[in-house]
Amino acid sequence: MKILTAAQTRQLDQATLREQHLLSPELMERAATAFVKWFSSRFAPAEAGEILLLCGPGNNGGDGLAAARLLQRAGYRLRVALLPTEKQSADWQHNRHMLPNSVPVVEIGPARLPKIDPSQLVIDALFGTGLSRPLAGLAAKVVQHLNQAQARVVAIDLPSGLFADAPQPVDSAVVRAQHTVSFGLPKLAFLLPQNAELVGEWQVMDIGLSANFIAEAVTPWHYTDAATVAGQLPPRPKFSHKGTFGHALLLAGSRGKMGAAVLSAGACLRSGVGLLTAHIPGCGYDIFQISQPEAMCLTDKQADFISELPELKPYQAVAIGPGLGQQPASLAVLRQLLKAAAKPLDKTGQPLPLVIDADALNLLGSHRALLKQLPENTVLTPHPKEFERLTEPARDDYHRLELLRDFATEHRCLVVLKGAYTCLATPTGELHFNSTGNAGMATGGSGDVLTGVLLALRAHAQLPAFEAVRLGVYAHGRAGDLAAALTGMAGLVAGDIVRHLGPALAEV
Ligand SMILES: NC(=O)C1=CN([C@@H]2O[C@H](COP(=O)(O)OP(=O)(O)OC[C@H]3O[C@@H](n4cnc5c(N)ncnc54)[C@H](O)[C@@H]3O)[C@@H](O)[C@H]2O)[C@@H](O)CC1
Ligand SMILES: Nc1ncnc2c1ncn2[C@@H]1O[C@H](COP(=O)(O)OP(=O)(O)O)[C@@H](O)[C@H]1O
Ligand SMILES: [K+]
Repeated sequence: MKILTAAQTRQLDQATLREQHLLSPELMERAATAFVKWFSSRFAPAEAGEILLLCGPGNNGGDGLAAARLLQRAGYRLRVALLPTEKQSADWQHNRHMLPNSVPVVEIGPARLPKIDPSQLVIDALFGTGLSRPLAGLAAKVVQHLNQAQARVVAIDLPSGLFADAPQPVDSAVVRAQHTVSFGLPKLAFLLPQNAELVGEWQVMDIGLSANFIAEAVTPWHYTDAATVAGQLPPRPKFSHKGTFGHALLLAGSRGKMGAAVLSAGACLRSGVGLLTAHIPGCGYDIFQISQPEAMCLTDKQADFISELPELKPYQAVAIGPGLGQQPASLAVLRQLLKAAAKPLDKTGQPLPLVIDADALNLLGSHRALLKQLPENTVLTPHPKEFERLTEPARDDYHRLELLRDFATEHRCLVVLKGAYTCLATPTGELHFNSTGNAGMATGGSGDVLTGVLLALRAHAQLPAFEAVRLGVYAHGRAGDLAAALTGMAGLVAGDIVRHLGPALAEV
């Protein structure tokens, strides 16, 4: 699924009108109908009480007026408060005329702010994607008044004052919504942590916007959902054998952090790899062999950390990092690995696929000259703090996306910036946000599990690098969702994600 800018969203609306021979009030009616469908599935008329609908001067306000009419017809009680302006949009005026007189309408003024109870449900239809500058004057005052009231707020399309695709100045007035009901495609703003308190829980409703326009629109932003990854995992042929699905090598673990190696290995095995060998420090031998009998195990001459790189010839992909520690000897192993992987090992001429995580990322961050040696399509899986060590502190989430894009294009690698909407950046500068996963996965070891999944999929001969990583990130989050459905979020541990990888991959 694509994510478009506010300007492209307006063009999409126009393209839809042309292509489907619609009048613009008809499209607005679709949007209002979709909104009311969502609203009535969440709040029964009795529960909603008297709704306050705040209405701006443009088409977002027009959506609000159309929704007011439909809500009243469905048995809701409501009053409408209009933000005064010199000029309202044509569709706004159409829907103002269509609103029955039985719906009370008042005009807001500097001394006439609507009364809002904390228990009240408020629908925010002040501004949507047409916002051209931060809110000021009366509009800002209304938003501050609403936020202070601490009422329950449902925003139409966007919380008013929020830009769909760009940051706004700190301290600008933006509605804090508990729910945002948007149309067509998700907005970039919904996916960034800094907007979480403003957007609340969000939902995108289908209003039949032009599929042709969307298909042709050029954008760096994408959203990976079930449809994106459907059918991407190649079927296992009847006569396949363990050599068919690749032999993966995992370099992980140190004294006190053998669990990271165990979790990564378990995830790799549960993600369809043919064979897995783990190279671990001597102290981990019993722990590893007992907990992962399906994996083979090489032990380092050092008891507590990794200091040797095994011969790489047998392997189709290598992961390094989970629980590694940052010993100078482990840094030397990372150096050797980058050098060896860059030389094509077989006749395809492709470098050996690498997945770099956790302490191996921290070592790269403190020895940045090594970044120049990353083989093309190397997968890096930093969380935001690890990413900062590789680059620089970001001013805000939008700046972090810029840094991410620049990093992936400069180093020609696939960077998985982990978070609630994990963002995969590609060497060509695309950003793919993941839709699966939940806050139960904010628990030690979840990232180690992801490394194992990506290792298995990078060892798979039939999966190109980008598709493998996008699929792995999706399946990891989906496994977390399946696990949380059983354990609840608080009770979820990383091992539960491993146990649900099978069903998650079977789904796609
Ligand atoms: N165009 C269409 O056909 C459709 C539009 N839809 C709705 O239309 C919305 C977009 O409508 P518009 O493009 O009219 O934009 P908005 O309604 O978001 O806002 C534009 C209006 O606000 C004014 N404005 C912008 N920034 C302001 C600021 N900082 N302070 C004060 N006034 C400001 C503009 O001058 C204009 O009058 C979407 O968010 C969505 O809710 C939906 O009805 C779907 C169909
Ligand atoms: N709130 C959340 N919603 C969705 N996924 C999450 C959330 N918090 C964490 N995750 C996922 O869990 C994993 C955590 O990785 P990481 O921070 O490296 O943890 P660790 O180092 O403990 O293994 C990432 O894949 C991340 O996307
Ligand atoms: K709004």
